Amino acid sequence: MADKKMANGSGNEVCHDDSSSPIKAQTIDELHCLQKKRSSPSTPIDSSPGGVSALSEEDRQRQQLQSISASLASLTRETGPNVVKGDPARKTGSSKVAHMAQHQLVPTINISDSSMKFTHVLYNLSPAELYEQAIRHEKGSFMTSTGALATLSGAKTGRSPRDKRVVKDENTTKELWWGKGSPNIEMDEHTFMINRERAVDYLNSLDKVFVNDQFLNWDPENRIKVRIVSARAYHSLFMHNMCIRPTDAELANFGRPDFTIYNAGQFPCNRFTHYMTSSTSIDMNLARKEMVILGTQYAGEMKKGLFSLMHYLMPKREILSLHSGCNMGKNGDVALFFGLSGTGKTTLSTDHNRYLIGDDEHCWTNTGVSNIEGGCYAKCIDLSREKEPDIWNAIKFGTVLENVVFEEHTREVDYSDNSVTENTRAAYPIEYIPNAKIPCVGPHPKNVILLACDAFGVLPPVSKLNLAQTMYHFISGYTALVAGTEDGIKEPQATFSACFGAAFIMMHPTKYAAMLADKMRKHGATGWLVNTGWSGGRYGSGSRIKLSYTRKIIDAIHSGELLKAQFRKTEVFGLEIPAAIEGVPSEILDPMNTWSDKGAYKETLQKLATLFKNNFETFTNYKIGTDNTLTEEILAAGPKF
Ligand SMILES: Nc1ncnc2c1ncn2[C@@H]1O[C@H](COP(=O)(O)OP(=O)(O)O)[C@@H](O)[C@H]1O
Ligand SMILES: C=C(OP(=O)(O)O)C(=O)O
Ligand SMILES: [Ca+2]
Ligand SMILES: [Mn+2]
Repeated sequence: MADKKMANGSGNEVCHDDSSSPIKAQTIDELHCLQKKRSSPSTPIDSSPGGVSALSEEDRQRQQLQSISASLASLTRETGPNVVKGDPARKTGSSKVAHMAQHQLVPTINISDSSMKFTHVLYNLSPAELYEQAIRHEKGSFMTSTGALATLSGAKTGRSPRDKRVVKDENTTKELWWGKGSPNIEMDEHTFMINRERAVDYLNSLDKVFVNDQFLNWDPENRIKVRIVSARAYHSLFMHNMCIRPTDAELANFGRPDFTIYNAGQFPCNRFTHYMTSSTSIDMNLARKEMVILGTQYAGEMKKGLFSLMHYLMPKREILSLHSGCNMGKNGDVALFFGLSGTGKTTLSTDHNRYLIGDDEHCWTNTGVSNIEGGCYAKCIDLSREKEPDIWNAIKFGTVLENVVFEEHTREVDYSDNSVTENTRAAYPIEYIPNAKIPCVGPHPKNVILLACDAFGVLPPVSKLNLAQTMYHFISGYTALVAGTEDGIKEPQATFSACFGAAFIMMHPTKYAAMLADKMRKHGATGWLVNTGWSGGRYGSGSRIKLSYTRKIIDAIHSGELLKAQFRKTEVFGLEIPAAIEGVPSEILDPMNTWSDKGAYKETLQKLATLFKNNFETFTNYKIGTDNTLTEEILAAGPKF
């Protein structure tokens, strides 16, 4: 080096800034080309154990684009769009671009402008690529101080259950739960096609769309292939985190998806369309194996839409789908955590002393449990490092942070700030939790924990349930919500949601209940009711049970200690409550002790019991499974007063 410098240095020459070895580029563009190593073809040809015929990498890419073009095809023009792979912002050549002739189903006679246009497909991008897309092109997307991608979900910051529609055809008329209490609001096939076309046309009108090909369910025998077509990098990264991520080899052999989501959330539905009662519509067509989203960008719609699909597909295979968290102890003892939104499934299944199988959606087969998802979706309002360290630490590069507020300069998130919404969320891959159990499967559950956040403050912090009581509370699906942050709110809002997830079940609740009873009996699982809500008075006068106490209660359930405790039956609800639990003040175990006004306690207890009774009336005419005695026992397991 030094010699060269000396040899060239003859005084009248320009100064050479050549203190390091020369690079192999003549221009800045060439230099930039050096920066990125080309991805190698994802699968070595012919090594597929699945027996897919040997394809050249080029053929495989072409088939993949054909499949995507077919997914995006208009069903009235009967042609798929011209799809090319890669970022439209990049020059051709720098990214892998595979041109493709028009996807021809019929010869095209009437050429329209739309058929002359190219749609760029950003296929299974990596988190880093999705970050760049989001930050460059999506307003409100920023990197936080810990590396998470903060973004806004737009006008909708929660799900829209009233805008859900399910196609009612000959099959689904018979198979699904319709009518009062059911989440399935009907629409006809034709209207579905109108919304589908609206979504597809919208997506095709864009310069680029994101396509994710991923899996649901860690049980290899019951794995479902899903394709998600969306317009936002936010949605693509969210689903990358929430679904199971295929390996390169699995992706190369992906083939046809079993189910496709068209997420055109930025675009509204047309309110002149039959069945539409707002600008939002989330439409499920089981026969076509498709879901269409219009008028909401809340990413949870996709996650919970797929959950609804699993609530249809799995019971048909005699597999029970569960709206529950799930973890496993060092000795292989599995616990399920059922509960409605905000009751503690994610918080309590994420336990530093146990293996996390999943935080929200599971299946229970003849061999054990499996997680449906590949990620977790944690609430982050008031999140603290001390109380929930594993969730806190999972909020790093790759994690999607929805609707949080952060400091403009440092980008530090203020988790106490609810200015955008109370429902701030973090979506991260399950392996971001240090003791995640991968693959996310486990043996049969030993404990079934029903979580209720009782804002009336009358349910005990924990009670042991017999099978009939477990079924009664499972079918009731109770929680109480505090109506929000508005002032003047005096009454907690009781919510009953069958199977702790009525918004997602597709068949009648008794179908799932019968399966749960059967499995619990067969495998000797114990049921527990845990109140993660109020104590010492209702919302407004009492306070929420300390998370540290709830964790001690859960520890005692897991260890088997609680099963050995002395129990006493409560009035009205007839719940078995323990006399003592290590680490928990004994006086709080009977809620009556914590109320200073005993009259008010009894009145509130009565009131809640009445709400339970009224709610259960819908189910009194149904039989649970084939067992008449169980049905009678369940009916008798409710409150008595
Ligand atoms: N005693 C408690 N038990 C469980 N969660 C609690 C408790 N007290 C406060 N919380 C808070 O309640 C929320 C529970 O939400 P989460 O676990 O995400 O519910 P889910 O997963 O069932 O929707 C968390 O924000 C948690 O910090
Ligand atoms: C994402 C959801 O799940 P959870 O609140 O149960 O975590 C939801 O219900 O929209
Ligand atoms: Ca939920
Ligand atoms: Mn959750």
